[in-house]
Amino acid sequence: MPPPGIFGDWELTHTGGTSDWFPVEETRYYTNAFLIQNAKILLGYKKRGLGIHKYNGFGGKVEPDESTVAAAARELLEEAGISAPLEHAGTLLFVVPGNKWAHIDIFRAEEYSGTIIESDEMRPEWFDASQIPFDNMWDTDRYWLPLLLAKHPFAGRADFEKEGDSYILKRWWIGKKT
Ligand SMILES: Nc1ncnc2c1[nH]c(=O)n2[C@H]1C[C@H](O)[C@@H](COP(=O)(O)OP(=O)(O)OP(=O)(O)O)O1
Repeated sequence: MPPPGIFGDWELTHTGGTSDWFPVEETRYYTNAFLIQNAKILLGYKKRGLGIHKYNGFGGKVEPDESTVAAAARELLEEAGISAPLEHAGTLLFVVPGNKWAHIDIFRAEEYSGTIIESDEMRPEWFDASQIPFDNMWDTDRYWLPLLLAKHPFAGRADFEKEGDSYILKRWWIGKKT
């Protein structure tokens, strides 16, 4: 059965951890967008803020009165200088006690227009799909990124505890569309 906060019918692909699911907090909405082309994926090396020094997709907070897809397109342009026909790929819930729940809509695209540029937040870099730097990404990315690459809709939740500047993964659940 999916954890609290994940709705709908999903087939479990990965789960683990031993702590209880952390309790409900207010939710904040984010986006994350990935470009996939010629068996390569465009990631950004985060230069500041949450997730600094990790590779991730391009994204950020959804502004009030903004749709998630509009927010994802705006963040992709701001952080990597490009526009793309984004398709919704999955939804993730990241939970840290004492913080708002991070509800992240994940998007993918296989084409783009414009020139990829480095921004003050992200340094874009192409990776072969067989050489994704999972050891330098958020811990659960290794479980759902293969579903994104395979165009298989997914949902998941990951609960972390903050220790100093690190986020320690405590419990996770990832499922794919049945
Ligand atoms: N655990 C967790 N919490 C929140 N956000 C994330 C994670 N894991 C993630 O992968 N992410 C993603 C979601 C977003 O794409 C970014 C975080 O966005 P952030 O850089 O804080 O938002 P911006 O709106 O770009 O920030 P500022 O411009 O205000 O600095 O990480």
